[in-house]
Amino acid sequence: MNDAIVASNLRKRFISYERIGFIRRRKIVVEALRGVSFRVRWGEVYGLLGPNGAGKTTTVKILATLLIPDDGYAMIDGHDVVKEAGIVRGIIGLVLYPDKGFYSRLSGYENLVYFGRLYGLSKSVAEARARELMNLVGLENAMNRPYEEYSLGMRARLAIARALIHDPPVLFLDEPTIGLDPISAREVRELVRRLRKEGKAVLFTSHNLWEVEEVCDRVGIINNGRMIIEGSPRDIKDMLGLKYVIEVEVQLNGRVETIREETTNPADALRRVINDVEARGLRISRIRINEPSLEEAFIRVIGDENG
Ligand SMILES: Nc1ncnc2c1ncn2[C@@H]1O[C@H](COP(=O)(O)OP(=O)(O)OP(=O)(O)O)[C@@H](O)[C@H]1O
Repeated sequence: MNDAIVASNLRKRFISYERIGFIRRRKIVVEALRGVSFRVRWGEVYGLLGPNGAGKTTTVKILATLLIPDDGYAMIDGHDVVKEAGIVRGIIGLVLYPDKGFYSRLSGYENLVYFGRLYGLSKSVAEARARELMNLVGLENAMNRPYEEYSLGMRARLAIARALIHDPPVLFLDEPTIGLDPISAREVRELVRRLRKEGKAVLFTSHNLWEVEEVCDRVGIINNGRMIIEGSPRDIKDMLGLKYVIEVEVQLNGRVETIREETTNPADALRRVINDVEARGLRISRIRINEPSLEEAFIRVIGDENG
């Protein structure tokens, strides 16, 4: 079985012009991608992380056939994104930020029917699918309101609904929860989990590392167009040797005392602390284990690279 997404040594350079005076401009070359590789399996949510300008959106655009790489290749379900762009477009759904392309006077529902027709669905199938998706993303009460009246959160949900209109097995979500309130963002995360359960592959970008940790099975951190580290959030923390903090509160002469230990192996450390405490005949009132966050891993990786 093919992997859902394969990116192999992708390179992309942009030529841009910088103003150096009132009229004069200087040509600059931006190395957006300098050889990015990764794979996403079916039923997996993969988080692509990196600081501003790292190359995340450029990668997503190449995978979604919107940009052609200068070098390297990418495959979606075994189809080359350049040579078989037409096939690839049929099997992917894309949410890009900021979202474009909706018709402001049409209702959310009418917009979805329109896009369904563009994907070749018959009128009745497109209408049924639009209704189903409006329900799925929680817009059933705003079906017939014009898009221009939609709030940011409603627009973000409609963008996800549009990406799902042809039921694609592969989804690219570029910052799908940006600007959403916590409840809407949680609904989007739940939707992503549901899609994973259906066996779809989801490539997810977000600057909210807590959210990435919640929803992604594996993450890749890119910086200056290069993949720096890849793995499950747990693996990445282990690779970087980030420490867990164990705090055990004990009762000592009517007072509360906290024993604190930093460790890369919380299970062993906790067992040792509990054995010590029990050997001293003390009573434990509370145990707390603080896991290092993906944010700490990110700062460590990017700080080391850029600092
Ligand atoms: N059309 C373009 N012309 C010139 N430079 C570009 C173009 N598109 C992207 N770049 C540059 O390529 C680099 C990578 O940009 P990209 O949008 O992929 O970053 P990103 O990781 O998605 O950043 P962000 O988190 O800010 O969205 C940046 O230096 C950006 O300025």
